[in-house]
Amino acid sequence: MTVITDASADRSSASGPEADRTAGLDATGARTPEAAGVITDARRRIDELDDRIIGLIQERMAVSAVIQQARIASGGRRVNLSRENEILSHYRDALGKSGTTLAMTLLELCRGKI
Ligand SMILES: O=C(O)C(=O)C[C@]1(C(=O)O)C=C[C@@H](O)C=C1
Repeated sequence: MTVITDASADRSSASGPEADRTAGLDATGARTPEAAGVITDARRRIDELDDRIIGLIQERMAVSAVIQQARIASGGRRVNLSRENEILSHYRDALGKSGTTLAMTLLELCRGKI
């Protein structure tokens, strides 16, 4: 494992990419090439997961729109609060308090602000 020495870290007082390189810093914030490799690989996986999550959210929005349109066309309301409470509980049970926040954001994306 390569460890960045104090002597090289001291050069980080300069600025710019060259200073970062000589200080052993890169966009990952790692202090060793090994750690930088782990972080770069893991970030690639996160980017792929985020793309899939975004795609799933877009799919959810489309399905939600079908439900809302059917309900409104039948004379009902856009929003169904008892169903929303089920969804909020589902996310809270799975992810905790922040899960509720996430579900609220998803619902807002799907049916707009209420
Ligand atoms: O399940 C419904 O009845 C929907 O309209 C879908 C949905 C949702 O996106 O999950 C959207 C609006 C409602 O207030 C409740 C839930």
